[in-house]
Amino acid sequence: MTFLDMLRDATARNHSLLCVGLDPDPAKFPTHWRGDAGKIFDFCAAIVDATADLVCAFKPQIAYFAAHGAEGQLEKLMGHIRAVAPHVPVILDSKRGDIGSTAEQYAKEAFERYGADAVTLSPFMGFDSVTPYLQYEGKGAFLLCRTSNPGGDDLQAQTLADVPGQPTVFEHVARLAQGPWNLNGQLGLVVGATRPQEIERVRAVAPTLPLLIPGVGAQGGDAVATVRAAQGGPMVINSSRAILYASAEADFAQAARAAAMATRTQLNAASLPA
Ligand SMILES: O=C(O)c1cc(=O)[nH]c(=O)n1[C@@H]1O[C@H](COP(=O)(O)O)[C@@H](O)[C@H]1O
Repeated sequence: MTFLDMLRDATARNHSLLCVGLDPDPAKFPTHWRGDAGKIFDFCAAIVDATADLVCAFKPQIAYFAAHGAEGQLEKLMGHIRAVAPHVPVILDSKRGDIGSTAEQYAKEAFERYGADAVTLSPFMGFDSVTPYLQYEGKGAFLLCRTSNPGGDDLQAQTLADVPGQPTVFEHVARLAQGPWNLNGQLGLVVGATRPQEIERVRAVAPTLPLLIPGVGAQGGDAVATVRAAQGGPMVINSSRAILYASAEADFAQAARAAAMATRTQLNAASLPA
């Protein structure tokens, strides 16, 4: 089953556009585990168990594991997700981008070591930095396009005077991903929920691509405006901290479930015709 098939299936089965981001920060763990990096797997597994029927995807952020030497716990977590939620695709958020020979190693890490269904990539180094990921049949690759952070303006909003139509950098990335770079239909785009008008622009340029949209919840993105802007094609709307740390007490998993449920409801309500 391809990443896109899995995404379609999980979206329909769980009636959800919500992706729960797994960004485990031991400093924010519930009181009994606070500061203990040895509990990264236990914390994430509890979140997965509490939300698996509410999501269309999970997105572990690799830095939150690697920073603590917890890659083994990430491997164990990938196995756990497969066991308890085999129908839910996993997007490994690694934002890689390097020359082809090195990208081959990163692709192997994501798809063979961790068994991810999709990855996030920086397109900054160009097409040959993306192609090694496309060798893995059916796997997804989301290219950073219009990111949620304030510094996203520094490069992505610049105009490319020499490209026909003089698009912005992010429009150009969207155009390449929708067209010539999308050899086998594996590409998607990352666009921040903090910029609904630009999501609309990206959707116009890339009508069929899946959009991974972080920035609702802790970053304050407007969930309703986001869903409306992305409509017409597949979307995966990520929230991490607002769900993971809904409670700092022993009831953190129940609180995460309640927060995920509320966000799913909000997103579904927004996806009704305006
Ligand atoms: O690629 C991403 O997932 C990403 C792109 C982007 O533009 N902005 C962004 O916040 N992210 C990631 O999405 C998650 C957002 O987390 P919260 O702000 O806690 O919901 C983090 O894991 C970020 O690394």
